[in-house]
Amino acid sequence: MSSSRFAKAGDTLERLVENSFRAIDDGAYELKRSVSHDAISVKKAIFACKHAPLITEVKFASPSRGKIREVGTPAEIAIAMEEAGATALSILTQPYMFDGSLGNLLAVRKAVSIPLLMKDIVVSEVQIDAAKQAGADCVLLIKAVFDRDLAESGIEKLHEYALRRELNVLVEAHSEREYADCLSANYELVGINNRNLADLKIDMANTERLIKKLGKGKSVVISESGIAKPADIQYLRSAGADAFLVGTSIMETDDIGAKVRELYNAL
Ligand SMILES: O=C(O)c1ccccc1NCC(=O)[C@H](O)[C@H](O)COP(=O)(O)O
Repeated sequence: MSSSRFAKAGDTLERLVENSFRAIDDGAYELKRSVSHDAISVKKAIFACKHAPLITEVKFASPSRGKIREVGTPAEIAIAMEEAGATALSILTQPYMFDGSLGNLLAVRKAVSIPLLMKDIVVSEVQIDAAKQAGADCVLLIKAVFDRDLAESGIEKLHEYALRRELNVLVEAHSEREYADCLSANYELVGINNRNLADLKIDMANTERLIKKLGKGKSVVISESGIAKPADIQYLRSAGADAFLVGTSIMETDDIGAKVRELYNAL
């Protein structure tokens, strides 16, 4: 895409959405290879976990931190995470600002057998098709993207499309309004992001506030972002979170396996 989709420069979310459309236009989701993989239930994997259910993230860079890690291939890191007890993995596939790729997802799929979340700013069916082709089990839909009408179609259309492709869907909320809508829609997997995507600030009490006010309905609730130590996991579990999505604090350590084990044994 040669010019901005948005009238002004836009905030972080608009820039992320812009990058997704750019990646689609650049052919980043056109895979030459594909894998045949029957999606595993993320919900079942979470409830089968004996300690802290962790979705650990393979994330080499981010808008909030810049470059996070230089060492290790995605497959090596994923194997260390799986061996240390991770319930599922989140693989960044957004090429701009996160240094991710579909190639990373494909490489990890061949290396591990636990469920994989394609972590991207999904705005189009094209990305969902690519997730399936690359062996993902789950895709992410960020509620704010759809509430602000930034995607190619509405959330229900993309949610249905992903379910028809036999993928799990994690719907991410940050505000009370977004979370309330997720509960009303009865989404199976709901993420509460502790990071505000408008200013990138972390507030871990967001998970506690939303669950205390609105409960969890029938959803499995995953607390996301800013989690760094066992006490964070213990606090978020006491607040009601069923599982925990952790990226930066693991990716920035020398010993990935030791860090995942430390968090896994928090419960
Ligand atoms: O991580 C960022 O800076 C970021 C900025 C804008 C949109 C999304 C972003 N991250 C995606 C995530 O949801 C996190 O990678 C995930 O929750 C893990 O967070 P953390 O443990 O804080 O790396």
